[in-house]
Amino acid sequence: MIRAYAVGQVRAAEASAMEDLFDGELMQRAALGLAEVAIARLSERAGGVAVLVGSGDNGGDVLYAAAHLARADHPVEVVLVGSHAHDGGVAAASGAGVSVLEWRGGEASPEVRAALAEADVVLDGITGIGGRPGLPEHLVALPELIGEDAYVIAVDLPSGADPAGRTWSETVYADETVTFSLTKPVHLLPPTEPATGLLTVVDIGVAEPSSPAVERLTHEDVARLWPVPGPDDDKYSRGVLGVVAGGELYTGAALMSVTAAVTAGVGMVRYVGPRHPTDLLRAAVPEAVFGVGRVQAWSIGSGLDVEQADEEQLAAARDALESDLPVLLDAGGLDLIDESRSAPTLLTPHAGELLRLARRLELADADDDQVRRTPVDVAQAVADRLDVTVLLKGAVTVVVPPTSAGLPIRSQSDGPSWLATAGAGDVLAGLAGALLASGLSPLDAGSLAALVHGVAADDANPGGPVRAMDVAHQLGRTVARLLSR
Ligand SMILES: NC(=O)C1=CN([C@@H]2O[C@H](COP(=O)(O)OP(=O)(O)OC[C@H]3O[C@@H](n4cnc5c(N)ncnc54)[C@H](OP(=O)(O)O)[C@@H]3O)[C@@H](O)[C@H]2O)[C@@H](O)CC1
Ligand SMILES: Nc1ncnc2c1ncn2[C@@H]1O[C@H](COP(=O)(O)OP(=O)(O)O)[C@@H](O)[C@H]1O
Repeated sequence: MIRAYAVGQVRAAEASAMEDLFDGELMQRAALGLAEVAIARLSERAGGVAVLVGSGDNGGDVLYAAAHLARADHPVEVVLVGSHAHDGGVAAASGAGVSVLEWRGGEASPEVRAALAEADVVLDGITGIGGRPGLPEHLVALPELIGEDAYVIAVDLPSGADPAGRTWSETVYADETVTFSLTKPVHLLPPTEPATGLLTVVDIGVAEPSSPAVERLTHEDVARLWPVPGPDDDKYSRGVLGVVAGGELYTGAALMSVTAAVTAGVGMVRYVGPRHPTDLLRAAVPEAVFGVGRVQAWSIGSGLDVEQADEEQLAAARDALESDLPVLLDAGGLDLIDESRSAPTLLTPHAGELLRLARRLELADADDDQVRRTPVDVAQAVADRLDVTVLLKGAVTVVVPPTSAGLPIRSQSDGPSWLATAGAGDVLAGLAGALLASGLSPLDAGSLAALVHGVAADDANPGGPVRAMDVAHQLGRTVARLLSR
């Protein structure tokens, strides 16, 4: 498990570590760790370094690192871009022979342009956890001034990114981010993770706080969470999933959800739907049974058009929502909820579906794409309003429990971009539903399903395109591989 801590927790943990250290010791450790990473990356490159320095302690880190690099015989140019700069850091860098340029406003000088265009490695120390989202006006053009082949190392976080990971903004895009002791939400959450690149955590001796704000499951967590049957189990004790998905129009959604649940090893699937998808399923998934009956959880809505759905199928969905059983709502099923339920509930919208739902609940402006700018905030607002867990799908999938649960957000980024293909969400709904039926909480079921779904997509055709049905067929083998680690 990777755990990330909110800015306030990080500051408190750093303050507590500093009580036992001499002044500036943490910054010296950070600078040395950063310099070591930069030197390792420089061993594969020609060697010129440009260092961007902001007003705060992040700028201090990078100035001391610049001094280390200069003493290791790397040509280093520092560019001060903030209203002021860390005095001790500037003195250390100058003392080590580093040339110091300034770009505090307006256009970059020819010297600054040359330093940025010619550098093989760029250290980005403009903002750290004290940064406001966005780059100041004079730095908006900065990313274009950095050479295309340069390796950009962000210090603590890519400058301009919201440290809380909540709001999208213009940022530096890093190939690698070197952070100190603690991972922060900016490194894991959807609007900011893409700017982080490879994440390297350098230990500077700051102890982990007790309750993380954000978590990420790793492959090692699968064996701990996956419901592995024992000798006393039977198909009912393992969990029966009811699937209300597909219709005369979207027959494939039913096939993909049910196939995924069966391949993921659920005890049994009961499918409820009209004639055409039922006939297809009878032929394609002989393990499934049909019609309403006793289940442990429901997966409702993939390929379901509530306006045109079969009446019996819709009645089964509404009964399920009124029951005290765990329910997953996907796609069209999201139209069926407007108040909280007493039982565990997991919603699995993609960005468009989340926006539609948030607007229906009057939690998002009609004419604004709040999901693109603040995806986690919108998911959180829906989770809180309906007292449900919201899994927002995307390249980074985030699973947001209601605030009242007091649980961390989970964020997964396991799938290749090839997974952005029709039907992949239907597979996820069957897989996550199977995990709910086995008794996992919405948070565990959603995050574990997102991990396995992403890994299976890669396993199904490493490095290449993948169709959703192949992901569904791959799930069993991927689970076996992850369990054997
Ligand atoms: N504490 C410790 O012990 C340790 C801390 N460590 C390091 O310190 C970092 C935190 O330092 P910090 O608190 O000084 O914040 P940080 O982000 O460097 O600067 C904030 C200043 O930047 C400015 N600014 C704000 N937004 C901006 C923007 N968008 N674009 C441009 N400028 C912007 C604004 O100043 P302004 O110029 O606007 O007055 C603000 O005052 C942390 O991330 C880690 O790297 C390590 O050494 C390990 C030990
Ligand atoms: N760029 C991407 N990289 C990795 N995974 C992605 C990307 N875009 C989407 N996905 C994943 O693909 C799936 C798409 O689901 P969804 O949009 O509901 O598709 P559908 O409705 O066609 O089944 C989700 O699991 C999502 O997380």
